[in-house]
Amino acid sequence: MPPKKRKASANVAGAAKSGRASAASTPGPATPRDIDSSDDPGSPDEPAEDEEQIQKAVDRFSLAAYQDKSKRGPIDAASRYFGDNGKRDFSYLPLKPDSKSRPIWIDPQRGRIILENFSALAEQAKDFLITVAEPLSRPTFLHEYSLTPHSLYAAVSVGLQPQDIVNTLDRFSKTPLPESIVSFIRSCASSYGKVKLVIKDTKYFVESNDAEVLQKLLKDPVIGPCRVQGTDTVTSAPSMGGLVIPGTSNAAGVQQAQLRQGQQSENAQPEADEKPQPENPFDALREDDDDDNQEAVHAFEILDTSVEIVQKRCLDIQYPMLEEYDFRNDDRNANLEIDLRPATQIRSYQEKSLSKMFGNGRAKSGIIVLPCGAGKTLVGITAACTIKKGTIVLCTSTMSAHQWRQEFLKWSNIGPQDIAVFTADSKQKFPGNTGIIVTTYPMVTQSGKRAYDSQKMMDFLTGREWGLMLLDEVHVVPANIFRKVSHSIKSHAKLGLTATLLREDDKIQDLNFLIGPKLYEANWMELSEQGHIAKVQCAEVWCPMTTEFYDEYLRTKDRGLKQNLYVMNPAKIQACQFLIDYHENRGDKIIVFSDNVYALIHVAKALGRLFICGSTPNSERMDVLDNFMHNPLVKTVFLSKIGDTSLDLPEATCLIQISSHYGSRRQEAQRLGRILRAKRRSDEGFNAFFYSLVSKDTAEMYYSTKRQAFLVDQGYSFKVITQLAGMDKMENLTFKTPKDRRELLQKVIVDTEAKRPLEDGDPTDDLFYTAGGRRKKRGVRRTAGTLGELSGGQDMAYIEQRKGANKALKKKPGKSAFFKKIGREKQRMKDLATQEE
Ligand SMILES: Nc1ncnc2c1ncn2[C@@H]1O[C@H](COP(=O)(O)OP(=O)(O)OP(=O)(O)O)[C@@H](O)[C@H]1O
Repeated sequence: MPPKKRKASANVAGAAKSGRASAASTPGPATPRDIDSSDDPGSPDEPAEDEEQIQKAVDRFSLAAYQDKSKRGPIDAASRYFGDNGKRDFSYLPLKPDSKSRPIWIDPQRGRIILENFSALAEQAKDFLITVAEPLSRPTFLHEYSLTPHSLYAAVSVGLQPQDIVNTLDRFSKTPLPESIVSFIRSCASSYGKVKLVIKDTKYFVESNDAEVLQKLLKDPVIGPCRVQGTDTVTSAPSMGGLVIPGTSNAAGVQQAQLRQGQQSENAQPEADEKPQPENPFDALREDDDDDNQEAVHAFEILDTSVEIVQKRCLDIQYPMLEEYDFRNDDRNANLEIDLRPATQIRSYQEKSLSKMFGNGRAKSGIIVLPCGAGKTLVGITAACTIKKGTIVLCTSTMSAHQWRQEFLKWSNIGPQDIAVFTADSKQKFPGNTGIIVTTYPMVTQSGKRAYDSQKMMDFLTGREWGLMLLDEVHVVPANIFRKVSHSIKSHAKLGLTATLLREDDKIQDLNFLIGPKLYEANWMELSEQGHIAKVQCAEVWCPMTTEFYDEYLRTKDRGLKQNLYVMNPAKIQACQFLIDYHENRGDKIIVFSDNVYALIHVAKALGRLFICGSTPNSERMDVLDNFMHNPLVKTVFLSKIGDTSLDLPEATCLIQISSHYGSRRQEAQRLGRILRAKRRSDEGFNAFFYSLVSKDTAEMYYSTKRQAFLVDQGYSFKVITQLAGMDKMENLTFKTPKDRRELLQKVIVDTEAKRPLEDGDPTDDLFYTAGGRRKKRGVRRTAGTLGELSGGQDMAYIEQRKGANKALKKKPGKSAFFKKIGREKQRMKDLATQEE
């Protein structure tokens, strides 16, 4: 963070002399007026009193000026403490006179923004920053955001103009806005949002309210020929007026409910002429924006077959196309009878996320990021209730497809016959001319020959136009799957939902353009403070390796054995036993996670608890989970990684992780998500617990730190526990004697050499898969990549691929002649068999 130093205070003092430091020198909390007031030195409509001084300052903090050392502040003895050999020392930036009441610092080189979360204006600044920048880290006092081309693309997509962004940032900033930042925003945002892809009457139109931009596109050698001749139109843009998102305080049903309440309690009755005040300067900007929508809109039609070519070309020439659906003027597609049930009221953050989607009266495609258990399903359902057209929902597993259908029936008034599920076991359609289909990614992206009824169902899905496509858990699905989905199924608007948009393998950028920009990302800590998700105490328990195990760990070169040794460390098993005992006695229900199936089975058996892993039959899984939920005697269940997602156990209040997937931040977050929805979260003083057990002085410590990065950025802090008080006095503690530990060591060595199952060999990621031969033929699998990817060394959490990919990864790029021959031979045998049939 840029430190406040001598030079800065000199500026404040100087300004105070000129009578302009009132905000800085007046005690008491700042108000929004502090920022809006005309004595804002950065505001464009202020008196030009300090212009010269500011200009000088601006000159000094442009990137070029920074590189020109003569214009840079002196590097002093302390500068080297500010990173990169003093390059991150920004104390040369002059502070605005009232900088104390302004909440943000901006790094002129990298576009990083530091927010003082303790500032009186932090709430307003956060609302704005979440729209224009990517949140990187949001712990208690200081938040870090980054301005990126994608974040600016997202900002433009919700209706902000580059000048709005510059002005508002400047208002919040403690220093005048660096020129490098101003030009970055202008250059990124000026072309973004200019071009839209709109479907009208099932025809694709390229639309812009800037005729010059459209001319430029038409002259482009790639885009020009894609235009359908004689289709150019000029219309006026629709206004936001009249659009009400159901379930919000504006929705008619809710207003009536409030009125009824008001009649009962006079205090609760809102003033008839009371006008909602804009929450902050940013809101005021957005309100103004709505007026601008009345401009003329120019458009030309393109062929369906050229959509991707045009999309790609627009991206290449820096005019990414926003997808918008003017659903209120779509008379061609039948309206769906659907609304939220009168009692359903969406929460403020759900409303905020949806207002980003429907900000200008149309449905914008994009991604909404909410923590696990925060109610993404209801956000999707409300979007469907707003658009009221045919909807297709894509989920990661059969179980969640059925859950989605249940949730639709629970929260909305959709007729049960109008919502159907398309999975391997169910191929229903809706009887009317519109409705909802819930399906899974593998069902619609499967290649190869399909069964007759599946093919018929696919023809049904691809042969019609959908109003909305809801994409659940977008982070796990590779870009090529999305490409396939959006090619085969035509939908006007796409809404991606996820809790952890973690994917630094570049595929995240593909999502940005294949689905749309990130429209909203909620703050985990805020939601937990408000009681929407559980408060969690996180701890990392350091378990010293026992002497026998550590000797072997240091001696062996076998990575597999090393891993088994730190996972099966007897001290870790003892810690697990102690924690289970402690929390069971407190009345908690506990999930113990272990990726390592060998450890899962052995530890669960050693501690006499139930377990579920990939090879557990479906009926047994259901039994175990049923007992866990309803049987007071079953307080603990051991789960392999198949329980990371798709698992709704609101009874669980404590998690213990004994082995995990290397440095996977996403797995850590998903696992934490299992207790965020704890039923008891609203109880007074309730806390859920998340323990990660790591063997001290082993590679596991490194992975553990890496895994926690995402949660730490969300504001969680991990306490380190080096000793569990009272553990050594525990009766029946396992592996207490050296003899027991030596025996365990021998067993681990022998089993590792004999290659007993170490990882969960089951290919399914669906906890509720159908056991049997057919399972192998369908579905995506969660599988490992190269070792570097696995270790999280490339910041990759999981790759979700089709089954053959794992083998392919292990192979060298070119397939050897031998394997090619075997492949050909197999194919020949298959063909022969088919002919004989
Ligand atoms: N507005 C609301 N009012 C009441 N309950 C709600 C609301 N929104 C969500 N919930 C409840 O919160 C719980 C979690 O919702 P949901 O399953 O949609 O979470 P999620 O974000 O999809 O979680 P995950 O990422 O773990 O799948 C559900 O029990 C749901 O009924």
